[in-house]
Amino acid sequence: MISINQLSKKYEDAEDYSVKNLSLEINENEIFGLLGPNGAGKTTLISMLSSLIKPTSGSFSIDELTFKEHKNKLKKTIGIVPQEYALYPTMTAYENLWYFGNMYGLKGVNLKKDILDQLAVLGLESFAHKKIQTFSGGMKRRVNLLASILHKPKVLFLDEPTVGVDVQSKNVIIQHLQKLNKNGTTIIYTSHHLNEAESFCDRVAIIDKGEIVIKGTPAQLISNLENATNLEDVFLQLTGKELRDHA
Ligand SMILES: Nc1ncnc2c1ncn2[C@@H]1O[C@H](COP(=O)(O)OP(=O)(O)OP(=O)(O)O)[C@@H](O)[C@H]1O
Repeated sequence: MISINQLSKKYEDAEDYSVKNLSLEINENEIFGLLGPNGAGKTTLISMLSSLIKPTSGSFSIDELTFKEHKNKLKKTIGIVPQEYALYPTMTAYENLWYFGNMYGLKGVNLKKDILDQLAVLGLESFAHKKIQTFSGGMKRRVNLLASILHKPKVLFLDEPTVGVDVQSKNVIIQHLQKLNKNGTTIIYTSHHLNEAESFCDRVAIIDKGEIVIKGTPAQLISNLENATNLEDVFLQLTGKELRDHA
């Protein structure tokens, strides 16, 4: 489904590569987790795969399509849930979703019905016509997710979709993603929540300094390392305990 071949990114003003010669295959209908310390290169990788930034070298295809040759088709194939909220604060949830739906060519009564149905599924029915600036972090994250899936993408990229949200919102988001996956959506997500990733992902890759350190099912990774009882143990053993602050 997603084939990544020797992909690298070096930002213009940077000394080092943020992603280095990374190769990876992600299967159709998989939930794949990209895990790693701060600055490991997760956002950079997802941003390249969703065509937000250009790779320095290497290539990748999604559903056998490349951005070079099939830009418009690929834009409809994928959905992107960015780490920062991509919402207009002074517009209502409904107006935001209407705007994003229009961007994907959706309109009319079908879009209206879909927006209201989806808001209801994510527990936001009574907030449809309230301004985003009045929403809590968890409510914004739910609308942020909806904005990226109205066009029913086959592949969904999510950059820390549950960061900074309350437990209830996190639960609703994860359940909704599981439902989308059951209905055929391939999911690639980054997270710092290792417990969440352990139960949510079919496979994960731990990335550090732009390279894959290890990949496999959470159960494989845990059983292959001595003294590891969960994914956090694996993560700390492989990436170390020093802090990874970066500006
Ligand atoms: N626009 C940019 N220009 C220069 N360097 C950048 C830029 N964006 C990211 N970097 C650098 O690239 C490296 C990887 O950053 P990236 O944001 O991809 O990591 P990450 O794994 O997503 O981190 P986090 O978990 O903190 O979000 C870091 O060293 C970061 O400082």
